[in-house]
Amino acid sequence: MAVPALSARGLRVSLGSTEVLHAVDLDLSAGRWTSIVGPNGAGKSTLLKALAGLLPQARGEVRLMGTTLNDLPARARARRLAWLGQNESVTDDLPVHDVAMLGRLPHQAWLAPPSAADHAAVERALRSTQAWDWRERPLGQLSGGERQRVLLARALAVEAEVLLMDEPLANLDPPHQADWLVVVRALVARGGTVVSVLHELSMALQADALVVMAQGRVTHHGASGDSATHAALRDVFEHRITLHALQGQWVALPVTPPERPG
Ligand SMILES: Nc1ncnc2c1ncn2[C@@H]1O[C@H](COP(=O)(O)OP(=O)(O)OP(=O)(O)O)[C@@H](O)[C@H]1O
Repeated sequence: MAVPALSARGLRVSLGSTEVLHAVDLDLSAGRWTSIVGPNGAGKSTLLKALAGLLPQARGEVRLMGTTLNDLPARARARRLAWLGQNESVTDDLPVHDVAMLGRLPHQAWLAPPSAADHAAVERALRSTQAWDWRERPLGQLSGGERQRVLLARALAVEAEVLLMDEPLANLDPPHQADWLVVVRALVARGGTVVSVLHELSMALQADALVVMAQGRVTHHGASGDSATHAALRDVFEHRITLHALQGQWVALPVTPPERPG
């Protein structure tokens, strides 16, 4: 079997005195887009952060292409694994171009100016999220959705083999959600691995595979079109969703509770 892009064994995380991720075992194939889904508080963001090596308190093992994450020097890890988190804090005064250039830091020698390759990667990334025209504007002057597209560009500029994104569609309007899909599919077509936490189930269902979570555990991992995956989804959402095939893709709709008599 091919080496998974990311794998976890016995991955546990405690926040405060509470264990919120309980011994997760997971293999995420390379060259695929996987979405992590589940109800609020299921542990999705915690799992993604632990897979990115961002939680020092995590116990268990994470491997990136077969190498234990903790054995990789920080810069090598940052070149191979890119991260787009929720509510990222970046100095608002920084121009958009410089924000995207932060994604190239793991490629640059200490105090060296950006190379031609760095500039080319930043331009590619900003153009792919339609943020190039704002390159001289300070980040703080952008709307929420525009800012999100710049932060996506920063993550893309890393040109890492694995890209982890927590709620990447936050604030994006439908056309830019569709553009995000195009970017993700292009990455995967080139052999990249994408893992996203998505609340919007209809978008998540467009991934190749879904990791379904509830109460700090993975309850199912399977192809997004499989009936077993759909059953797992309905279960974790307590049968408060229905799934429908529409124009070749799956769509999830919330079910309103029946009205109480009297
Ligand atoms: N600092 C903390 N101390 C204690 N518990 C925490 C802390 N941060 C998060 N938690 C708890 O950990 C659990 C998992 O949180 P996490 O953010 O991973 O869930 P999630 O599935 O991403 O949720 P959501 O869909 O609401 O974003 C939640 O029950 C949350 O209340």
